[in-house]
Amino acid sequence: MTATLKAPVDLDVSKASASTATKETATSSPATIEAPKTVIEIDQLSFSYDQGKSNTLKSISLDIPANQVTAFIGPSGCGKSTLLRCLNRMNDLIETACITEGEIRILGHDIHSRDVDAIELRKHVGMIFQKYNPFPKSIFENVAYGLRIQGERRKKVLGEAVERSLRGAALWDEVKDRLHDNALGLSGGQQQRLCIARTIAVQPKIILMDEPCSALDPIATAKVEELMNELRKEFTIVIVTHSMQQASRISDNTAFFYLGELIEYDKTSTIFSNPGHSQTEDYISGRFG
Ligand SMILES: Nc1ncnc2c1ncn2[C@@H]1O[C@H](COP(=O)(O)OP(=O)(O)OP(=O)(O)O)[C@@H](O)[C@H]1O
Repeated sequence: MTATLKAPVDLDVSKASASTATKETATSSPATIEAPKTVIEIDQLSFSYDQGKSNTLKSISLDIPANQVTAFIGPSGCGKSTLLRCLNRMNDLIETACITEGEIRILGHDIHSRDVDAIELRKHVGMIFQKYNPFPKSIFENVAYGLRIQGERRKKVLGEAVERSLRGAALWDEVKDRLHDNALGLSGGQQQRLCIARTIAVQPKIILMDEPCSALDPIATAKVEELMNELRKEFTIVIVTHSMQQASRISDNTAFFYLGELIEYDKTSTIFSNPGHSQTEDYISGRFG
């Protein structure tokens, strides 16, 4: 029997530990707002695609705070998507892939511990892909899908959840009169927002986004970026992006990777105005990519 994520992994953000980054913030302004909490702790993580013969990720450590957008940037092949996919154990699907060192904790739980089921984990850690991938079903059924899988049958509950999720994905006004039309008839940008609605319908805590705008035009991109700004109030977002402009517009924190190593992790404003490493500076200024 497969054990599930213990005590629905008690994904109560308020119980998580204060992050390193936010401890600093709290020190500089002690009497103001409550410090954000760490939701994801990546601790000395090394990862291999070839049964440990070589490491694609090398001893990565970083804490990702709640209700913020954290961007992973770096040149092609540096391991951004690999790390993102480690966070909901998508790499488990690759037979020869393995963690060779370290661990990932989500709200204090080691996600590779025996009592954590990957399917259950992915309910809490949703994912949006570069290529939007709605099912060839109605708009309504796309959004209701995850809840139906979880056994929800009540029409009223499903209807309310679909409306709430479509509103959350800033799509309701555009589709409310055609909920039973095929989702594949929507524009690319609408399909991507539908995928976001489908993800948030099951109320994850974390949303991973792997270049969510790279297949979208500038107007659709702007809508998704605007949406991320809203979503961060409720969710913790981790995004992989190739676009420096996008990272600087939408993220609170940025991690720069190079050849499988984390070179620098800081507030986005610092990374883009005063990076601590010459490699970061060279990358963001376009000297290599
Ligand atoms: N399924 C896989 N099997 C084996 N190697 C892989 C697999 N996926 C990625 N890799 C390799 O791992 C390294 C990191 O790839 P990854 O896709 O994580 O990089 P990335 O920084 O996201 O790149 P990009 O920006 O081009 O998407 C690359 O050398 C890539 O070829």
